[in-house]
Amino acid sequence: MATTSSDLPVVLTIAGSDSGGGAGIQADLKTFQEHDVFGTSVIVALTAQNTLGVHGVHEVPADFVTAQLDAVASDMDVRATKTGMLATSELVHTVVKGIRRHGLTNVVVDPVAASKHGDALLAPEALATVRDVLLPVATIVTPNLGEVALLTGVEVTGTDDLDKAAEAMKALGPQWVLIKGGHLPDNLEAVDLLFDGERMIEIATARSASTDTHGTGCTLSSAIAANLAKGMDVPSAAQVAKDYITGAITHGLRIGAGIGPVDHGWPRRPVPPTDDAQAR
Ligand SMILES: Nc1ncnc2c1ncn2[C@@H]1O[C@H](COP(=O)(O)OP(=O)(O)OP(=O)(O)O)[C@@H](O)[C@H]1O
Ligand SMILES: Cc1ncc(COP(=O)(O)O)c(N)n1
Repeated sequence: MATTSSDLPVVLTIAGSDSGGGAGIQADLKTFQEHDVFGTSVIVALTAQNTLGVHGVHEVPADFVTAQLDAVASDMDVRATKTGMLATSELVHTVVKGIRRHGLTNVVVDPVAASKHGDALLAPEALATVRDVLLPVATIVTPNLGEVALLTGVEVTGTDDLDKAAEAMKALGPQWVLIKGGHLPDNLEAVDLLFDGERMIEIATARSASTDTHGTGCTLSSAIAANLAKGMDVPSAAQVAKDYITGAITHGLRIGAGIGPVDHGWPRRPVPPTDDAQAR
């Protein structure tokens, strides 16, 4: 019987570990902490990773993924769940069975396929499992443009294509879709599009020149999960999360020699120098 004696909402991330601390489970738990929710985790795979790339992947056996999920969900009142790197088709099936068995709600799916350096984080044959089995249980799915192309075949080359992408993703069964336009060539704005089958809501912020963008997708989806756990509706959760990720990118941390991590703790730090001065 899941119980809680605190007002602090419990949030769960089911994802891969990033030893470099910028993406994956580590980004998710930092984001939860910054949102004042209680973070819990199910680790699906370990990566040996830093700001230069992914140097190794070690998957967790499916029965131990189930053991972690059952341990958390049988004891705690999980208010929102986020999924990230799920590695293989077997592990996607395992996670969806767990979500269904425990009746988890507010499920935010970040359909992670590859790292910013192009390292595979999902086996190619698992794409169909994500599409057919995971997306139908999603409250909201948050694909980047590469993931949209892999899952739907729709190629987005400009903001005008975002609505076509949102419609194609919605047809796969999630309640809401947030298409992330971070990889668009627009130099002025970072435009995302939220869609529930009726409402198309554009969420845009000024584009930062910072190159510290490792973990942007993980951080955005975790922030949405934290906001849903606090009781926000999906449009509010997405808008507030967008403001958080924009601040985290703009502040940057300049850690490591490659694509640096975003600054999860930015709300506690002074405003950095102008964006142009930040660009490396
Ligand atoms: N340079 C930038 N300035 C401001 N916002 C950005 C920038 N780059 C990305 N974003 C925003 O960050 C969020 C994540 O988008 P992005 O497209 O980078 O996701 P992603 O590729 O899935 O991330 P990841 O590679 O970490 O999984 C979106 O809200 C996007 O608009
Ligand atoms: C464990 C894990 N999960 C997700 C990402 C995606 O993040 P990014 O695309 O910023 O490298 C990653 N690199 N590692």
